Amino acid sequence: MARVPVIDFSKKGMKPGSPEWDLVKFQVREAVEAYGCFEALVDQVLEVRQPVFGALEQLFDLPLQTKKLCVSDKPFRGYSVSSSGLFESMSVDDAHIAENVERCLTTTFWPQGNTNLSETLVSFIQLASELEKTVLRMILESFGVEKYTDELTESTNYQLRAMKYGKPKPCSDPSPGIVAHCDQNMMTLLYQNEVNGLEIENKVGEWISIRPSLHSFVVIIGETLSVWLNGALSSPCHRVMIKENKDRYSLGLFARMRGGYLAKTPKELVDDNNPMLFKPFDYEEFSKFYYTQIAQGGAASGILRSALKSYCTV
Ligand SMILES: O=C(O)CCC(=O)C(=O)O
Ligand SMILES: [Fe+2]
Repeated sequence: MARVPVIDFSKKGMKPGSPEWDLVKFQVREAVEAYGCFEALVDQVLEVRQPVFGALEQLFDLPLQTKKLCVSDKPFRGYSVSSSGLFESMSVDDAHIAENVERCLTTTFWPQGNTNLSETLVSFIQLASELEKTVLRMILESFGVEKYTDELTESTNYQLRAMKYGKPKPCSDPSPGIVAHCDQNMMTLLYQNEVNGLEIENKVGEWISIRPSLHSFVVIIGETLSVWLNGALSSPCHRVMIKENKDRYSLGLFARMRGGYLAKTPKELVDDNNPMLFKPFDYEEFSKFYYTQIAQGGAASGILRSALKSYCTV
């Protein structure tokens, strides 16, 4: 069965410039070139695995009225539940700031606090965001544009999204927990419980089932990175099909450019033979456009796959 590449990030002493780093960097470049996606093995995540999924169960087991207290005025932030009631999510913006996680996911629900839960999620975010920075630096190095790493990293906002896909109703067909889409952000890191369902579309349109091991993050390249690289690398379309008779929990860390930052393809990647394909854009402005299109029923017209590219094509 086809599997996306699995790359080991657990090696000690993997510093930029070391032979270990360069080897992993080479594997990352090959994987993102071929699939826009790979599994990243990070041993340390095993230390938080049980508490992380314990925390997600605790959150989603709360009464609906309580969950609805996790609110926000922006689309896809706060608590949301699908019309079938089977897919639920809770999102926190700027999740690398521990107080935000505490405020949105802990003190809102447990006014007296729930230190175990918030500390678990904060350690998880720490691990995942470190991995994101490492992968980004490797990709930029592989294109010879590593001098932009700090600028991009400093302009990144991390959204944490906790997701629950309830088990399908008896005798129903596999349900698309999330329909096919490409992530429009910079990079997504996913971590799931033992229930599979994530599928990635490869370059010839076949769906590959992702069956991550207990210590793998699934790393997905988003459209923002593809646009920033002047169309190099593509963001893979993916979906979640729920077939098992168990609840699936996943946590996503979505790295994206902050509002007010103009993402612009670096001049090093543009020349007479490679003209600039995309106009500079502000991700927050784009997001407003994107969610408006979705609210107006645009999802059916393919916007879920190529929104950012259509938005900023020259
Ligand atoms: O739950 C998953 O594994 C995938 C979620 C996803 O693709 C998304 O939220 O964009
Ligand atoms: Fe996604």
